[in-house]
Amino acid sequence: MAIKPQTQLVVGDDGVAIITINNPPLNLLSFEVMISLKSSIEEALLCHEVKAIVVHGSRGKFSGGADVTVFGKSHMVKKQKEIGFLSIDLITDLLEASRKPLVAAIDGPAFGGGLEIALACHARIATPTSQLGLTELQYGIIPGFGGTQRLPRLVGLPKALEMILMSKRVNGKDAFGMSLVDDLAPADELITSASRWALDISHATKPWIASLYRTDRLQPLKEARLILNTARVGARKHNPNLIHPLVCIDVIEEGIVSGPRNGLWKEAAALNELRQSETCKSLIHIFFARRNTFKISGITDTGLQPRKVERVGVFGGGLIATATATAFILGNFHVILKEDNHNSLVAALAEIKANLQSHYMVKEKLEKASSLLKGVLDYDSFKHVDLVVEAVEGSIQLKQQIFGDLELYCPQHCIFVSSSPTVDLNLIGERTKSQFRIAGVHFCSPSPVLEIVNTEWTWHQVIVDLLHVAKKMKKTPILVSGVVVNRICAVYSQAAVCLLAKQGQGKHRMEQVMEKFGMGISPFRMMDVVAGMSKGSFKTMRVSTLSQNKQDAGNSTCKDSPNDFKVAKLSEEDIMEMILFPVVNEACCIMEEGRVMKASDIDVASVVAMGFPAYRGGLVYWAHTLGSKYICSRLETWSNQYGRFFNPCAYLRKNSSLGTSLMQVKSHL
Ligand SMILES: C/C=C/C(=O)SCCNC(=O)CCNC(=O)[C@H](O)C(C)(C)COP(=O)(O)OP(=O)(O)OC[C@H]1O[C@@H](n2cnc3c(N)ncnc32)[C@H](O)[C@@H]1OP(=O)(O)O
Repeated sequence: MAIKPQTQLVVGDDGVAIITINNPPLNLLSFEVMISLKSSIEEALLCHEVKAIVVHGSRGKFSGGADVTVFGKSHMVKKQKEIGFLSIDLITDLLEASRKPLVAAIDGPAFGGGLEIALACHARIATPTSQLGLTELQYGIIPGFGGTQRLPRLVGLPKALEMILMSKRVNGKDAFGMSLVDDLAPADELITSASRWALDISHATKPWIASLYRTDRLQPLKEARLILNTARVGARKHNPNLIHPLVCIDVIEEGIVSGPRNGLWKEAAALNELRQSETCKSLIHIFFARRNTFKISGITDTGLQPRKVERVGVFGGGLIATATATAFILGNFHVILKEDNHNSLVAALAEIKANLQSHYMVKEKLEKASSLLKGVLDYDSFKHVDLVVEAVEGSIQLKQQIFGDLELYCPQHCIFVSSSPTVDLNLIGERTKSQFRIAGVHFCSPSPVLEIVNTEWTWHQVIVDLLHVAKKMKKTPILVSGVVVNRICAVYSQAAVCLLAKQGQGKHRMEQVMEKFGMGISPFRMMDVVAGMSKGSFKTMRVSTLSQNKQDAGNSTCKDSPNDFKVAKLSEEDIMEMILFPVVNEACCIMEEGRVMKASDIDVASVVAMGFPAYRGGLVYWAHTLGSKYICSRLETWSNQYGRFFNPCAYLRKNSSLGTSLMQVKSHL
């Protein structure tokens, strides 16, 4: 079967060859695309009519960069020679050294390898809204198509380091401001402008610049070394467990000290090694896991399209209600907040305005945000809402009454949602005929996780709508049944509290150990967060029986166990495992109960809500790399020594004895 060419070459009457990268939707750079690009450039170079070349991406997208699914497993860059081929033979010796000028016409994304192709062209023209960035470090690798050498030479060392080390994305307008691109053009004039620029280079009316050999924007060696050393200190401080930022700085330095070609070789070798690292695999796992929270098998793949949700009713004026209203306003939804009496309504509206003010908006933005809010005492305005969030404290009877009222006053299409983690959603709608449009949402503040709670009745359309709402609010949605995020966060704290047998250095040491492991939030700080999430009390959380047992068992262990242990005597590894393995165990209970669709959803939740290091792939992925046998045996030992808190659940035991993967979940959703 013939392979479809993934770049197209068209030669215009003006003598400019337009090469289009065509690998929709994002024009990712697979090995085949690179080979096709090479042959298109070679063809253009051989063609006598061609005076200059413009490279761009089809459908307004330059290129999303290399296809990261191939790292670590593909034939693509299996051997160092092959990386050298891509970076040196193709990008440098063919593209940049071409005897006809090449100009990149950038619209949409130009990330990673995509931007690196553009950097090797002799000029770059971009649309103001295009997005540019060398984002490789977010996958545990470094720019591998010459970006470590060319970006510093184009924008200077400090800006290049900032962009590369932080995987920072800039728009075309800002890229122009920092001389990363040579000119701006609107999308519909992009190719014409780039063609004109390319011809101007060929006529020597614009400079012909090979960025690899520029030196005018590089700092003198002594100053450069100082900047690089400062960057090293910062990288060690921010991510002491990661080596790839340091490798990247070394590679940049090599180019400055020994010349860019040596830099390119060092870059190629480093990429080859880093792409096979656990860090790279874990970060790529999280990259896709985050995207997959929006994909729910049997729901989002059925052709259902999200309906418009623009007006949101919030029922209640307490802490959760005002926080919910604020979150919706920040997501640009119209919010109608209903309270029972005038004074409570005034207080709630003032609280929301204060919340908005705390987001440090400029005056106009604050005024616009405030204009999205309306307070009411009756249901009149609810006849126009698309979604209502019930956020009142009260008995199940009160909530049943509210949902009954909502059914009377709201339009047929309106979705009814409860934000209470403690309430049975099936009971709430028991007296209505609207069970199909009832769901739950838990804002796991301060994290951006939004739990969407399914019931056995909830329509798939409602889930699709709520996922879209989450996207608009820039939240990370996790479809659950019951409570998930709060449970894993709570056990993280409980485990540390259990380990805190004695006051004093124990707590501090545990915090240090967890920080060293890479946790973004200390287990003790997490206690406040969990209290906030479950609004004040651990006890009001609806947790699994097992988890409740653990809480009891854990408490008794802390207080009463004759086998009480001293934190100071434990090794750092013991402390880390004794805090995190119970959390893994809780995740296993959650999976056993079928409360999530995918193990990777817990990975995302752990990274986003618990501060679990993304470079370890998230909680379950990390556990999977350690192996359930090891985790289970450790928990069993501690369970015998210290009590039931550490008792491994049936799911973990089963995985341990069968040697099956922790990543497989049988969901009941
Ligand atoms: C040596 C060189 C190294 C490199 O080049 S490393 C890679 C550097 N590239 C990046 O960091 C870009 C990462 N991607 C993104 O940030 C976003 O995407 C975009 C902003 C480019 C586009 O966003 P949106 O239009 O919302 O599309 P979407 O839903 O994110 O992506 C569409 C499909 O493309 C997959 N995808 C995106 N980027 C990559 C990639 N770099 N490698 C492999 N797949 C990728 C997604 O997962 C998804 O897939 P599905 O449709 O199945 O959900």
